[in-house]
Amino acid sequence: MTLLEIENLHIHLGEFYLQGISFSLEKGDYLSIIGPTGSGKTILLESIVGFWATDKGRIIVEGEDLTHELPERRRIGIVYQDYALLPHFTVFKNIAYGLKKIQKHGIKEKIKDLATSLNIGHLLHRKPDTLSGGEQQRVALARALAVEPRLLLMDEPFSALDLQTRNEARRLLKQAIQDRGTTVIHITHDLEDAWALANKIAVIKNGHLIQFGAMEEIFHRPNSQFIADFVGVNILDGQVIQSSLGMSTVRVNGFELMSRDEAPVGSRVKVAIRPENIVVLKAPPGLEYAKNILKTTLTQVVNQGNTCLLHLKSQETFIKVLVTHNALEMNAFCEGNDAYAIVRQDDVRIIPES
Ligand SMILES: Nc1ncnc2c1ncn2[C@@H]1O[C@H](COP(=O)(O)OP(=O)(O)OP(=O)(O)O)[C@@H](O)[C@H]1O
Repeated sequence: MTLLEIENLHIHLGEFYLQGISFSLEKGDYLSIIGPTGSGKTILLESIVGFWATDKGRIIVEGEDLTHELPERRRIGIVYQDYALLPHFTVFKNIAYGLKKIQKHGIKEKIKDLATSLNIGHLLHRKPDTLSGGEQQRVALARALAVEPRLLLMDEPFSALDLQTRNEARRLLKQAIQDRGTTVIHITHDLEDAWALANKIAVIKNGHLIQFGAMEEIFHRPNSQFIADFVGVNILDGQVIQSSLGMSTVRVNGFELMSRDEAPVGSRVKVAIRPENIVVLKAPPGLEYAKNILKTTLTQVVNQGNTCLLHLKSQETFIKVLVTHNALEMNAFCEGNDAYAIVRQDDVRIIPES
């Protein structure tokens, strides 16, 4: 069932122009919006929630034209980067804030259940400034989910969280939205968020939607050089063959990569490695590097101004590595040379299959 249809949306804001945005989402879809800073991601989100008047186009939710509807009547939830919690209210009152307007009975039980599922059930009496960033983030999420929005919008909800807390927040969010079948649009700068949570992705640049589609499609068949560069993270398919004591080994096309992320043995996973986190050497590395060494061939060197992007190939695996011109010259690399790619276990990030 189609939940959201954005038809040819145009919004003028001072010098900025969001132009001709069209896409649709099915119920239960999870869309990640990515794009450079200032490209219009937040404006798009805020126009869906009803904060900006549209110059042209339509916003339709569950078949209902909401283009000119007041924000409070749209039943769309939003979670901001800074969480926007009410400082003088307890956690309970923060979560109950919007709910009280639409529900009179059973509020206490509903909030308790929701808070328990997000692991903040023990914090209901506390004020926001006594909470950690991760706890505040979950309160903001609980507040948005309490009103059972038909669409949940999130603007970089994890950006203030450290890696560990972010992983936990992703896990709880994923569970909460799966339990409710909520449709989500999530702006993120972190492609791992997109890989871990989304099934669709939209790329916005200069107020235009330049690609919209399934995750795999955008990463493996970007429709422009800009998108290819923008999503330049290496994503490899693999299977976990060992996992214990905070360390996993993933088999990827005949070689093995160790990661500090844990995942169940036997599970299919994707491994994300940022191109700038790979060290590349022409000669086999010494004993100081015992793990995560891939013998590859350098197939292409692309000059990108201050840096170079090296394309490496090992059997069926293609890896991109970002290096400085200095590093390239020191190694005297040429296309066709052997290249040993080395990556730290901390930089091999496991993304479970969703
Ligand atoms: N109220 C406003 N009036 C005029 N221009 C605005 C207004 N709000 C935002 N803009 C401009 O619109 C453009 C898009 O802003 P937006 O916040 O949507 O970008 P973004 O893609 O979310 O960026 P970031 O990733 O940095 O959060 C920017 O150039 C911004 O300066």
